[in-house]
Amino acid sequence: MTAAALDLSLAPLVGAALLAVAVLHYLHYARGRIHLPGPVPWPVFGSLLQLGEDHAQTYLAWSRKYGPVFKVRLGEREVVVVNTAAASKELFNDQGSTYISRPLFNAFHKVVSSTAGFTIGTSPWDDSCKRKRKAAATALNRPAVQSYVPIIDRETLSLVEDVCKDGEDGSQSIDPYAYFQRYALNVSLVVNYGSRLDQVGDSLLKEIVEVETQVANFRSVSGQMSDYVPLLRHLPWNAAGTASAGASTRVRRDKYMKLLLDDLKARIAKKTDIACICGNILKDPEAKINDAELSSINLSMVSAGLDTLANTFVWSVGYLAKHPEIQEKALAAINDVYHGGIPDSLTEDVPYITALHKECSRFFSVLKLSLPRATLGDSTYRGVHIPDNTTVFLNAWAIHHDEARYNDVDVFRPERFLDAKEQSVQSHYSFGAGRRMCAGVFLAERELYIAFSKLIYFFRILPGEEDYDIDPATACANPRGLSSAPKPFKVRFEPRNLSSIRSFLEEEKTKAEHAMAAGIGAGSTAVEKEAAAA
Ligand code: HEM
Repeated sequence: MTAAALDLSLAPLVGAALLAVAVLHYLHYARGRIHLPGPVPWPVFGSLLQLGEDHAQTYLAWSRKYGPVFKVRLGEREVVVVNTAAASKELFNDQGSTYISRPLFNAFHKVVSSTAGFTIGTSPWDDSCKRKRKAAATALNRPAVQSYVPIIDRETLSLVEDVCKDGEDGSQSIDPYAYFQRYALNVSLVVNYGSRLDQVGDSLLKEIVEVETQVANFRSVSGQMSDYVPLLRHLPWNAAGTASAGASTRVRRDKYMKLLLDDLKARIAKKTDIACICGNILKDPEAKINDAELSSINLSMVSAGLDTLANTFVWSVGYLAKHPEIQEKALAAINDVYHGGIPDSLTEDVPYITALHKECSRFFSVLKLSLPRATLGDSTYRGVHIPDNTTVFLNAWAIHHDEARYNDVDVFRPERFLDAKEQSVQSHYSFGAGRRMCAGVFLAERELYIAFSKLIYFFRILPGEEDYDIDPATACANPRGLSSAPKPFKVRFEPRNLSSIRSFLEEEKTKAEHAMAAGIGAGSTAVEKEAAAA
């Protein structure tokens, strides 16, 4: 027999051996480290190609098949997805010290963040992250936020003034997005840097919003297939695309972060600065926060509340415009407490407005998959071992559709949060859960409360000329983005009483000057103490 004939006769054997290796490799891959139920993965891609456009909605459908906690394989990564309030409590609260870290992803951590570092919300848990989180959480705790109310009032003044002016006293419909972006960004900028951007069309404001939206796309756990399939990173067009888009986003971001910091340092040198979180750390010789940690706190303050708050507002305003009956209930509730007067910002004493912003957060769930977590150490769920360094998604969208928790999940009903039973349980999961829950929750809720109460008190919000869809299940403009936004639409802010708006604006302008001159109060001392203690 010739060598060639021998080779040929061995070919089926070699083929069978290769096939056996491939099958064994696939079985090992499909079984993985975590033995929870879940969809059968495809080779290489796992379940990535079955997830559709809106991953959170697909996970909700899968949770009905595989149970409240299931495993999904995304390329090389196994992910545990948590879909009910009860399961969230079992893992994120009862085993809080294990469900405390954040996973690393290629596009965001290696490409976009290589210079300025990670935000707090994307930092794995270690001593440095602990210091950053403590400093931010202290600067954003309840008493600190109470001292920021004049700053929120200052932005509410601009909000009321500009929707009135640009909407020509309610005769013109406007796209509400930019107004809420400025509101959210300015509160964070004043609290952190003691400076604000005045105009809705301000070029720096536009730049920050545009770049932060791009960063959010890199951060999204549903956006970058190459985060899960390393092979894709090496395809020339993909590698070049991610590297150049990531680098340009990073360069643009570094530029305005430096500008904001340099501007504050210049004001400190001239002694014209006002009290603010970053200034207090810079001026404190005892501060235990190093430059990299300060950069991380600054990044978090600029980005964390921007898309999340603006998107919650825009969805809600679009919904309220189509539901005048909810606006009238809210106004009646305000009038019950203030007898026709302007609602106060210093106290949150209209329970219906609190219930309204909670229902908006639940119903629209802007961070549908929250921010991803990683486990620090081994844990178990119902006897199934979940190993160290497992990526975990909290599916807030699914929890908000958990009938065992909310009953009539598809109905927008603020009243559900007025129920006395509600006071003893976590209202909703839009701010996450457990030990890495949103550090800005008190500030965000205060911003929601103040803006809703003032807007509803001063205006009738009406839909624009063109009809629009505002159902969060179908109207999302960016289902693969980090924070879901509705497709653009317009509304009208029709003044209920123009002269009362004018006298409010006049009075608030005087107060606003004092607020800006004072800077932040309790938060600043809190941060100083924290930095010293850390
Ligand atoms: C409606 C507005 C907001 C929403 C829906 C929101 C939502 C979230 C969520 C879901 C997380 C992750 C929580 C988890 O893993 O369990 C988070 C983290 C965080 N948020 Fe917010 N957030 C909002 C506003 C803000 C604001 C205004 C700030 C501060 C200015 C802020 C600061 C942070 C920080 C620092 C983290 C990281 C916490 C950590 O990783 O330890 N957030 N936020």
